[in-house]
Amino acid sequence: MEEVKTIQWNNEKLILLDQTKIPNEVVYEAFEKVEDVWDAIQDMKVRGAPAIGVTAAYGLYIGIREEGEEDKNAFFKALEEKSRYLGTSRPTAVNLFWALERMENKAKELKDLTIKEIKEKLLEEAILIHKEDEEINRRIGENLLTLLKDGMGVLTHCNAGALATTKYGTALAPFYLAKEKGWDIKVYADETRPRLQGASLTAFELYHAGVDVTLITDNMAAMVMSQGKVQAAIVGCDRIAANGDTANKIGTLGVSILAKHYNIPLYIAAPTPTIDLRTPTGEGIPIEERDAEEITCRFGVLTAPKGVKTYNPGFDVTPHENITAIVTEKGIVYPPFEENLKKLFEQE
Ligand SMILES: CSC[C@@H](O)[C@@H](O)C(=O)COP(=O)(O)O
Repeated sequence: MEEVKTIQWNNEKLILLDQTKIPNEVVYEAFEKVEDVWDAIQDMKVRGAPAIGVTAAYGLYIGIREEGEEDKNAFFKALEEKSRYLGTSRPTAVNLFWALERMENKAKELKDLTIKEIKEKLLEEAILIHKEDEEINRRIGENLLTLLKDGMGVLTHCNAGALATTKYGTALAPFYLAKEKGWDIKVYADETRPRLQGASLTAFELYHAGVDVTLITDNMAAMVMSQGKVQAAIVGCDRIAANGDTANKIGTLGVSILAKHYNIPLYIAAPTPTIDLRTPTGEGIPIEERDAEEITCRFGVLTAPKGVKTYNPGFDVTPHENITAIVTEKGIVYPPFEENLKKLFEQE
C-alpha cells in the first residue's frame, strides 16, 4: 500500500488525511478556512499531539493570510484572536499551544517587516514545524530502539504512529526502524475505546507496513502481560508535566498500573514540544471531556440506553512513579524526572 500522508501543504491549501474514515477509506480533504481547520481538529479528522500542533500552525497562517496589509495593530490583534480561537479546539495536547505560541513569537520577532513579509515568514515557520517533526520522530525511534531487543513483544495504546505525526510516529517509530533492521518485534495494539484509534489507526498503519501487529481489546492487556507475551509497553503522550506526570489517551493509566504490577517497563515516547515545564504536576493538565455519543452510540447504532448519564474523559494522567523512562529526541530521561527533564532543556 502507498504511504499515506497525514498532513500536506500544497498550493496554498492544507491537505489532511481524514482519520475518521480509516480503515475503510483513505480520503484526503483540503482546508482553506480557519473555521474548517478548527472543526477538523475537534472532530478528530486530524489527531495525535504532534499532528494537531502542525495543523494548528498552518491553521493560524490560513487564519491571517487574508488580513489587510495596512494596519499592523489590527494584524497583530487578528493573529492573537485566531490563535486563541484555534487553541479552543482541543485542550489537552500542549503541542497545539506550543505551535501557536511559536508562530505568534515569530511574528513578534519580525514586527518591523511589512505585513506581507510577516505572512510569508509565518508560512515558512509552519513548514519548518512540519519538517522538524519528522526528524524528531526518527530520533525518538532510534533512542527507543536502544531499549528493545530483537524478538521482544511490546504493548502500545491508542495511536502514536505516523498518522499522529508527520512520519514514523513517536511510540511506533521504533517498530518501523526495527523492521528496517530485520528485527522481529511483536506489537500488541490495544483497541483503545471509545474512538478505537488502536484498532482503526495503529493496526492499520503497522499492518500495512508489514510490522507484526496483534490487535487486542483494552481489557485483554492484563491477560497478555500475565502470559509473558510483552516485555515492554510504549505509549505516546499529549502533555508531560514538569514532574513527569503524563497525560495520554484514556486507558494509559490502566496500562501503567498493569505494567508496574507485572514488572514490565513503561516507556513514554515524547517529542520535547510535548513537555510542559510550566505545568508543575499532572493535576494541572486540562483533560478534554468529549461527547457522550462517543460511548453511547457507535457506528450510528445506540449501544446504551438513550439518556443514560455518561462520563467521557479523552485522556488520563499516568503518575510519574509508574513511568520507567521518558524517551525524547534529545535522549532518554530517567527518574528523578523533575530534575532530569529540566536538564534536558538546559542543554539547548
Ligand atoms: C504521537 S501522538 C501522542 C498522543 O497524542 C496519542 O498517544 C494520543 O493520545 C492521541 O489521542 P487522540 O485523542 O487520538 O488525539
